[in-house]
Amino acid sequence: MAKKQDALDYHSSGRKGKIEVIATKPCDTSRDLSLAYSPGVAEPCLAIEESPEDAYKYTAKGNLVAVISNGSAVLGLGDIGALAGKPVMEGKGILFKRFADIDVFDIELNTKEPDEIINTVRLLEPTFGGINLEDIKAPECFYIEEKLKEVMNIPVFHDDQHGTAIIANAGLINALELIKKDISKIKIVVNGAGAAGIACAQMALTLGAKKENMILCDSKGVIYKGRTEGMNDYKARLATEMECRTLEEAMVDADVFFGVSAKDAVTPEMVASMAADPILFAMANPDPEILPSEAIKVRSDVIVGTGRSDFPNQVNNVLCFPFLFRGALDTHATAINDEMKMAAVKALANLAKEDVPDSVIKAYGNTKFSFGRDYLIPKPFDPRVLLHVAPAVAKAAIDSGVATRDIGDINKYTESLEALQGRSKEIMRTLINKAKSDRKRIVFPEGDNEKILRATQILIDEKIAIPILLGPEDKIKGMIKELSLDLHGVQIIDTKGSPKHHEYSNELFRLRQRKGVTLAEASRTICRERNYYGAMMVRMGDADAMLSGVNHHYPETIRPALEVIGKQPQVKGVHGLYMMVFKKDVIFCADTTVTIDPTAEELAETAILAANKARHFDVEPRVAMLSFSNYGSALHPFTSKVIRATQLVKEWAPNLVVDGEVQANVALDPDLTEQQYPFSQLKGNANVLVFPDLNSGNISYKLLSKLGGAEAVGPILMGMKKPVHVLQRGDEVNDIVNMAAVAVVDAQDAFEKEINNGYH
Ligand SMILES: NC(=O)C1=CN([C@@H]2O[C@H](COP(=O)(O)OP(=O)(O)OC[C@H]3O[C@@H](n4cnc5c(N)ncnc54)[C@H](OP(=O)(O)O)[C@@H]3O)[C@@H](O)[C@H]2O)C=CC1
Ligand SMILES: CC(=O)C(=O)O
Ligand SMILES: [Mg+2]
Repeated sequence: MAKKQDALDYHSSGRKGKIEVIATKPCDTSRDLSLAYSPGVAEPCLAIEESPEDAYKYTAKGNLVAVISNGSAVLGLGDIGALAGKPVMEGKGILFKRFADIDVFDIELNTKEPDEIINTVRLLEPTFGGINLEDIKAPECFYIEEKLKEVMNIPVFHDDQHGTAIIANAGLINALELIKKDISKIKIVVNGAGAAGIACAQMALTLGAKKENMILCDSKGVIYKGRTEGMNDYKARLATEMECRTLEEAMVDADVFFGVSAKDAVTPEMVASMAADPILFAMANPDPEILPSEAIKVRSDVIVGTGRSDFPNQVNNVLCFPFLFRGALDTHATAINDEMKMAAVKALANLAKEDVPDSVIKAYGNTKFSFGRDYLIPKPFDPRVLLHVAPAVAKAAIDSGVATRDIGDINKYTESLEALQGRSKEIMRTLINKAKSDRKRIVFPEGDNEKILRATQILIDEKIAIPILLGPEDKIKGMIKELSLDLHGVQIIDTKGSPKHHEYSNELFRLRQRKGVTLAEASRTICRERNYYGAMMVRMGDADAMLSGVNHHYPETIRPALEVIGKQPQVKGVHGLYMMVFKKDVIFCADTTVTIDPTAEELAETAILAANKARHFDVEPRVAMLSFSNYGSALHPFTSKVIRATQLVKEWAPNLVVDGEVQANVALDPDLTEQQYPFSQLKGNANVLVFPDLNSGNISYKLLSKLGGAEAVGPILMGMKKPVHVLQRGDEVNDIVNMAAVAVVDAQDAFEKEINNGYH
């Protein structure tokens, strides 16, 4: 739990507060100045005057949301005023940015007058792509939102109403599914009849709950027909005809409790009086209506959620507004309507049932999540939330007619969102799409490994590869069941007792008989060592590629592959490549894993093979032959080797952009290259770095990964006769899926070569 001083220090350290404005264009030269400002800036001004839609093209409007509050209902802290609410509004800004790359100006308005708020906000339309109203108390919030929706032509969304309702109801749908209760038959108590309470109740009704089974309470108790004290039209519409008058009475036999009221509003006795398997979402912030530990003490069957991140089931609108606005902004929607809200509910509810990626497990301190009582809705740090919710919302905006911009194919749109999450997603998507275009069979010798099984599920669901699992069938089937995976139809081969045993043993004996291997030994190896069996499957054409290594040391995987499959006859050796993915750039590093002290010929071969691999990723290679010297500046046997290798590459691949020997900083610095080495083929923008030996290659890629923040994809083995790739012991499910895509594309390439060379 965050301590008071920690929270204060977090906000006051460094630049004060949580947000800053960053320029998106260079403004370093007088030319930049003349474009950014007078005279150049007049051009986009005139273009927008002529065609207002061009504001989305030439300004930040399309990605800019105003978070607007008057501080009248800040979290559960109440009416603390506009200024005191600013940290929360900056907080919303940080979440918009972090989760959906949306820019926010937070605007705190010093007024309690609804019409003043309406008049101020409506004038902001030219600046923003959307309006997020926040922490404005009921009932004024209803009037303000309704009026603004009428007069504004951009989305207006009161987060505390609809964001909260979307999450609470996504959680409700899933909780009811778990305990097999029918929404039309359940008794729901909503405590808090303000912004959040009214909206949560209304959405539950839309989803099928019955008004006669619902009780709404506020600070005065049950809202019943005929009550006069503290009433308004919104409360009156949901007033109950039941006899109960207090929250305590209302809670008896309730199936569901939605708390959007205040700290400690619920007692353990109230929870104890609820129906079987009670659903209790105590969503008041920062302190819930009752702590989960107190509720569980009196009811072991309770399904509990809070608004906080430090308990299971964070039922909080953070899981909605960034993603919902992403879809609305991208379609230039004129409003956020009920269809879009419902699309978000369904997308969130469905996503919770999918396997959770390792990156999420890591982000939450290695806690494992699977659909159930403690994991009803996805986690905000789950990168898939953006990819599921924003496209669903965008599609609903298009289908319901409020979109004014065509985003084209929805799958392509989802891919563009992936790109927004980082270059690695974008570049891997290229490869995955290639893999999907012609799936290949990949054998996984470690078929009884949990990560391999989870990766297998993705490979099947996304149609990236046709996995084959090696290992004891009963064990693997048991694991599949335990992990709630659906791997129906996947081929599982138990190497002990396989019908291919005889054939593979004889082939291994034939290959290794002059290396001291007897037939009996070959037979034992095929039976017991799955890496040999897998490699043999690839050799004999029973699989197209092999992927192994999560449970093994590197040599244990590579040795069988080299003995059974071997290197391509025309190459000098096998080489290892890593793709290092930075936020904006991708760099290929070779050789990083295989040849300790390559000859000039081997180095030249590494360069050419690495350049070919870069093309697989749709990257046009520019190869730098690295050394500690620039174009002859330091003569030494080490640099001479690289000079010779560079000559060989130029001879063997005359069309390849390559140069060296060159230092790493020069290879990557256009200015330095232009000033000092204008003759170089490289213009300081190398993207394939060939290291002179394994020392420098291996050390460098690890430094780039640890200190440079690059994501490392690899090792990608180059020069094998058929595709085999080695997984790392710490690889996550996502890494395995990525390497499987690499292997499939490799297999496609190998298959093409075989046809071209008449290899069979
Ligand atoms: N987890 C989440 O995502 C979200 C949580 N919330 C939480 O919900 C709460 C309300 O927010 P919001 O709807 O925006 O605020 P509003 O001011 O619009 O509404 C507050 C409502 O709560 C009622 N209330 C206050 N104290 C009690 C109490 N002890 N017992 C019963 N009802 C009470 C008020 O009653 P009356 O009408 O009589 O004054 C009013 O109806 C806050 O704690 C907030 O943090 C809000 C949005 C999102
Ligand atoms: C989460 C939120 O918006 C609130 O508590 O007000
Ligand atoms: Mg709020």
